[in-house]
Amino acid sequence: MEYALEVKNLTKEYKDFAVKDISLKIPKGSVLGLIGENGAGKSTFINSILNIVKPNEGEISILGKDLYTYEKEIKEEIAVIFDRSHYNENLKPSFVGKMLSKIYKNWDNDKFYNLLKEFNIPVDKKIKQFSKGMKMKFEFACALSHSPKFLILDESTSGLDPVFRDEILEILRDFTMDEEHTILMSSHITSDLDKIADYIAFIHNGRMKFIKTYEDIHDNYGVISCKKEFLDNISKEDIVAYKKETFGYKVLIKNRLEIMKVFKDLQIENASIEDVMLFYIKGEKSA
Ligand SMILES: Nc1ncnc2c1ncn2[C@@H]1O[C@H](COP(=O)(O)OP(=O)(O)OP(=O)(O)O)[C@@H](O)[C@H]1O
Repeated sequence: MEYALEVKNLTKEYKDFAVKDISLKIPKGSVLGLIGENGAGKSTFINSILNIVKPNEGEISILGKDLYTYEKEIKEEIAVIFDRSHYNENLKPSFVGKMLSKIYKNWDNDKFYNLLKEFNIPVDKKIKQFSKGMKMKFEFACALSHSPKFLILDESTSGLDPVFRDEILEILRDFTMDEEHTILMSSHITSDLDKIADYIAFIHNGRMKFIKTYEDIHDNYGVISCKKEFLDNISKEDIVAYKKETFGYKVLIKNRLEIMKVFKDLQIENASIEDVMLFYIKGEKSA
């Protein structure tokens, strides 16, 4: 299998916080959603793989090339969108387009103008006069116009309304239609990841809590509401975590199919990414 990103034992230590020993691989052509609460270390991880931050340890390879040896070539092939504008806001899209055409070998001016049209972005208006959503759409137009193979998004859809986000998700889906285009996307809006992610990586307190296929989460995890007596009957290995509620317990279970075989009438809800994240962070674990 070929990978867009391979990270081995990445560690970045700050005075009061560390991202520790993170390893992950993203197969080409897939979407990896990076989740974790505020301050978990997602941006530190993303900044490390972009060489914005220097890790203390670790190996990073992007599109099959070592980051530190081939940084310039790699940066031609990737695009990054943060939750803020990259460009001087006194500039107009027409000028930014000219500037980027000189920076990127693969710049496609027709694609750029088509995307601006599709997103209703005025070509000759200063970026500072755009709404937040327009600014983000402009970022996407710039990012996609140099035909990157690997798109890295750090909370870049979080400020957008549901209609804009849906349009962007559609664009991202098209982007990964072939096996050559890959996305790493950190987002607090886990319902967006439910729509497009193939893999979910969960960072908690600077550690990788898990990396799983979306299919695994969808097929094997579930949420049940039950009384204490029922909770005691479920095998401890199948309980990921539970929360006490006013009238009983909510339990995140794995091995859903096995549990359904034993408790035939049991109602098990699908677990969303948000459920999984909240139970792992806030739930209690059986002893
Ligand atoms: N340059 C820095 N110097 C010292 N500490 C830093 C620096 N950058 C980040 N940190 C610390 O690293 C921790 C993780 O921050 P990071 O931005 O990676 O988290 P995050 O998961 O992206 O959070 P959020 O979802 O809120 O954006 C925080 O405690 C932050 O204060």
